[in-house]
Amino acid sequence: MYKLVLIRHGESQWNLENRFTGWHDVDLTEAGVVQATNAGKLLKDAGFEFDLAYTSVLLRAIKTLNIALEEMGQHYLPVERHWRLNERHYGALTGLDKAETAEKHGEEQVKIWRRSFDVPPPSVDTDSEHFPGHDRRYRNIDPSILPKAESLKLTIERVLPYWHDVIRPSIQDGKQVIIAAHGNSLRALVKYLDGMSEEEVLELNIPTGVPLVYELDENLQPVSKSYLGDPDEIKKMEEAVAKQGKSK
Ligand SMILES: O=C(O)[C@@H](CO)OP(=O)(O)O
Repeated sequence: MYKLVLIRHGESQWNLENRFTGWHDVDLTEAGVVQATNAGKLLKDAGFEFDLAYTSVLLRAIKTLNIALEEMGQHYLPVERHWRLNERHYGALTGLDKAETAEKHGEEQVKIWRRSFDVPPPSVDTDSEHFPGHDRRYRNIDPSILPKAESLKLTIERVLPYWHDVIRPSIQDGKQVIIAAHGNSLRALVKYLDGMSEEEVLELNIPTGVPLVYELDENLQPVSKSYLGDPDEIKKMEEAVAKQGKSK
């Protein structure tokens, strides 16, 4: 039996402002730092001793991981950061207010953009500031595979190779792993691990800064899954994420 911990970053500045974020690199809020610290406490109290950590190349996930590991006294662990764990790229919606976008285009359209399986948001052009090809951290990646907008389906297609090639072998090698990532890159992984249908994943909303613990059998099939923390509080947080796409 293996254990795997997934954690979405703590609240970010653009979560607080209710703006589509995607690959835009925002920091945690003070509340986000508190969430990351609490996640570290919960993981420590549950007795987790990690060998290896994976995260994206975005500050909010890297910082959440660092804060949680420091809280656990495990700040010395090897960390691999990879763009394939980044948030789903929100294309031309990046930076827009979610509620204002719902007022303008309707809540149904915003739900399709946020949660449908295979409808990507409108794309950015390569001359947009939100096209990753202008960012030094992606300089070694073939620009033709850098996203201009991603649906969940496209996000799954770029997250899963990293899971299969890198993370999965390390778990099967006996390493205790934690992955700190993002709402939609984690929805991609959870859909895959749980074998969720396209309809089921539509209603999956992952709260910020709450550790999600999987027990996996030898074939990495989930045996159990549970969040650490107060179930009522977590339910409220999931509902709040779902509501972000409602008009005011
Ligand atoms: O804006 C984003 O990048 C994501 C996560 O914060 O939002 P949503 O939940 O709307 O997909």
